[in-house]
Amino acid sequence: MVLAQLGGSIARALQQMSNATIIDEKVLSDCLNEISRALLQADVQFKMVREMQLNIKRIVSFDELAAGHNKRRIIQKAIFDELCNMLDPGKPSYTPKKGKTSVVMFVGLQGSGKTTTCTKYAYYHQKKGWKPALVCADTFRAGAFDQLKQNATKAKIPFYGSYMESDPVKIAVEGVERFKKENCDLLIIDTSGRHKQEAALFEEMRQVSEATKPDLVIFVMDSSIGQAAFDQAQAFKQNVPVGAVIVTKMDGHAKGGGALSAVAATKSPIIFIGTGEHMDEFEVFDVKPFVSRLLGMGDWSGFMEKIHEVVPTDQQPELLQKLSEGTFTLRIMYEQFQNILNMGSLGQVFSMIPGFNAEFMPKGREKESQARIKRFMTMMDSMTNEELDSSNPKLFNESRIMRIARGSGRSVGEVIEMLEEYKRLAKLWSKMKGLKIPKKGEMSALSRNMNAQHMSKVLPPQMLKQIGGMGGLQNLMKQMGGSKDLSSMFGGGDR
Ligand SMILES: Nc1nc2c(ncn2[C@@H]2O[C@H](COP(=O)(O)OP(=O)(O)OP(=O)(O)O)[C@@H](O)[C@H]2O)c(=O)[nH]1
Repeated sequence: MVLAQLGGSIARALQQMSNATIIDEKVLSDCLNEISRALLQADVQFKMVREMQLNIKRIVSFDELAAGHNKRRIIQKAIFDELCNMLDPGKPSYTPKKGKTSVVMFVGLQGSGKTTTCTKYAYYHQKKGWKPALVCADTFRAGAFDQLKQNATKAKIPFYGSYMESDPVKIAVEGVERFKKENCDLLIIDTSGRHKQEAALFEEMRQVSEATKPDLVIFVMDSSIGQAAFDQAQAFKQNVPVGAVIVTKMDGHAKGGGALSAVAATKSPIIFIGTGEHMDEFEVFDVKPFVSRLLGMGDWSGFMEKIHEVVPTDQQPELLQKLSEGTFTLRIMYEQFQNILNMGSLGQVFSMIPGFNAEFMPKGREKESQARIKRFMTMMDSMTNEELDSSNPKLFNESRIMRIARGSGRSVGEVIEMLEEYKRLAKLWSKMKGLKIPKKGEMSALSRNMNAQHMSKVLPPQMLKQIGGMGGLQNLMKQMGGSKDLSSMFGGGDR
C-alpha cells in the first residue's frame, strides 16, 4: 500500500524536525514542506494540502508559544490532528442497527469493486449475527448477476436478481420487498456502473434511489483513481445522497491519496477499506487508528479486536491472561500458528502492534509464509512437553536441536531459524507484560490502562525520541488531560 510510503515520508519529516537542536519557524516550514510534498505525491488534492499547511501554522504560532513549551510535541500533535481532520468529515454516517431493517445502496464506477464490496459488506455483518441479503440491480453489465450470485452463494447470503428483467428499478423494488418479508435486516442493493460518469448512469441511480429510499448510499471508490477522485466523488454526491465511502484495492500499488479527496468531496466518512479480492479482506476504517498506523504508531484497539476475531473464543481468556503475564511459550506460538492457518493472517494482527509491521506475513506471499509456519509446526511436533511449555530458549542445547531436526526431518539450520522466530515473538510478547486486558467491547480500556512505562516500551525508539524520551511521554500524557486523549492519539478510543 503506497499510503504506507506516505506514512513513512511523514514520519521521516517529523524525525528530521526532531533532530534539529532548535525548533524555529524555518525548521517547521521545512518539515511542513516535506509533508506537503509527500501528500501531493500520494495524489492528495493541492487545495487540501495547502489548507493543512495553513492550519498547522496557525496552531503552532511561534509568537504565542511561551518559552518552555515543548514545540516538537505541539507540532507533532498538530500534524496528527490535521491528518485526522482530512479524513474525518466531522459527522458519522448512518449506522444500520442489527434486527431493524436498513436498505443500503452501493454506487460507483464500473470496475471500482462495487459487486465484490457488496458481498464483503454483507459477509462482514453476517459474521456478526446480522441477516443480510443482496439485490443485483445491475442490468447493464452482462454477468453482473452471475458474479453476485456466485459470491452470495459462497457466503451463504440470500440474493435476488433476474436474467430477463431489464429494468433495474423494478428488480431493486422487488428484491427489497421480498427480503423485508423474509425479515432480513440488511438489504444491500448493487447498482450498475459505467466506464465514466454518464448522464444515463446517474439517472438510473436516481431512480433506484427514489424507488427504494435507501437509509444509506455508499460510494465505492478504487484507491488508484488519484486526482480524479474529487470530481468523481462529487459528481456522485450531486446525484444521490451519498452518506459513506468505501475505498477498495488498498492492497495494490495505488497511491491512495484520492481517498482523502473523496471524503472532502462527499463530506462523508470512509467506513471500510478493501484490502484484497477475498471476502474477508475488508477492514473497518477508523480515522485515528489509521493515521496512527500510517505514522508507525501502531493501533492497539485494532490489535485487540483482531485477537477477538482471530482467536477462538474459548482460547481467548487464557491467551489474554498469558499475554498480560508476558509469558510466551513455544506452545502458545504453536497454538497461534494453528489459528493463523485456520482463520487467516495474523500478520494483519501484528501489523497493528506499534513498531511491528506486516513483514510477518507479507501481502502476496501468504502461501510462502504459510508453508514456513507449517514447517515450524512440524518441528514443534517433535518437541517434548517440557520444551513446548518452557519460555527459556537456553533449554535448547545442541543435542535437543539435533533431536528435533532428526525427528521432524528438517535441517538443524531450520530448527535454529524457528527458535529465532520464537525469540523474536517472545520479545514482542514480553512488552505486553502487566497490561490490563479489556473484555470484548471495551477496547479503549486497554489504551486507558496503558501507562507511560508501557507506552515507552512499545513505541519505536525514534518515535519515543521525537516525543522527548520518557519524560516527554509522561508530560504528554499529563498535558493531554489524561488517558482519553492519549488513547485516541495512539489509536485507541471508543469504536
Ligand atoms: N486487489 C483487490 N481487488 C479488488 C478489491 N475489491 C475488488 N477487487 C477486484 O476488482 C475487480 C472489479 O470488481 P467488481 O466487484 O467486479 O467491480 P464492480 O465495480 O462491481 O464492477 P461493475 O459491476 O462492472 O460496475 C474484481 O476483479 C475484484 O476482484 C480489493 O479490495 N483489492
